[in-house]
Amino acid sequence: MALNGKTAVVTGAALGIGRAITEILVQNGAKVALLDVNEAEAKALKKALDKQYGQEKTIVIKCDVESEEQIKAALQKTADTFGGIDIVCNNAGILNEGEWEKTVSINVLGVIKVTYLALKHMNKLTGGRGGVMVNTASMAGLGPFLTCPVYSATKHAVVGFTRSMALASAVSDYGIRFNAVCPGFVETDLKVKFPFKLGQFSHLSDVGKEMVEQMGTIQPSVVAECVLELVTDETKNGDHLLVKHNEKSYVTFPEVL
Ligand SMILES: NC(=O)C1=CN([C@@H]2O[C@H](COP(=O)(O)OP(=O)(O)OC[C@H]3O[C@@H](n4cnc5c(N)ncnc54)[C@H](O)[C@@H]3O)[C@@H](O)[C@H]2O)C=CC1
Ligand SMILES: CCCCCC(=O)/C=C/C=C\C=C\C=C\[C@@H](O)[C@@H](O)CCCC(=O)O
Repeated sequence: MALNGKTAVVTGAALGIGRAITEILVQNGAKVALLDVNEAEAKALKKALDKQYGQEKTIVIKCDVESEEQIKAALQKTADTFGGIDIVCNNAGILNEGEWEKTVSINVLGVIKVTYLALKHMNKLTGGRGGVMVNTASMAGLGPFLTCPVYSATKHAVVGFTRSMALASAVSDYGIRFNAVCPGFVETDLKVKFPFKLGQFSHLSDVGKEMVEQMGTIQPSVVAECVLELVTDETKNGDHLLVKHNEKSYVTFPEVL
């Protein structure tokens, strides 16, 4: 998929991995709707992108992925502004074991809500142009993350949802591919806040630190390059790209069904 003339929606676009995804999509010719609760940082990113690529390439829409109403309005504004939606990056997410219900609400329900509402715009069976959705899961969605059980559960949910949607879409001829990126430890605010977000597992903070020291960290731009690959490679559907400190590989899942 060439990105020129394509429209992307990125949730959690203002900072971290979402910022890097936004930047690489604009750099490669896409128009991007930046959805985030942090409107100020999203506007700051737009200001920087405007200087380099022109102000018509991006819009900022304040949107909390916990709110179906805000998602619906943001997707409609995107479609009205750019003429349709081709790409969705479900990236918004938090890590907070102390507020684990909120973590589930954003990381799981938010991904489902955005996916199902975006389907209405993208599904070829309902007048859409088809396209691709890339979800930001995690290495914690492929195995245990002992310091953050609920966060790991949310990312396992994203993996299962992505794989299932990929099959459902293919069989239903929606014309939409579904993939996920599964990073290890990435240098973002989420990582910095980690020691203060462990709730009842705060006693395991040093274990997390040791894991990072053993595994190393990744720059957001490296994750964004993987997302670009999952967006543009039209052979990828139901694929999960695992991104470690110095390597990336496609996940092979056991055949169970
Ligand atoms: N930082 C890491 O080590 C890793 C992060 N991830 C995932 O990457 C995604 C992005 O995380 P980071 O860039 O690290 O975090 P971050 O905290 O740097 O950025 C998250 C962005 O999402 C926005 N956001 C938070 N809640 C939101 C909501 N309810 N609605 C809309 N926007 C919201 C924030 O305002 C922020 O701009 C998350 O899904 C996270 O789980 C996956 C693997 C590793
Ligand atoms: C194997 C599970 C990988 C899970 C990757 C993921 O989805 C989320 C990771 C979140 C952050 C973990 C960060 C741990 C950081 C520690 O090193 C902490 O002590 C960092 C303190 C602040 C800093 O960044 O220096």
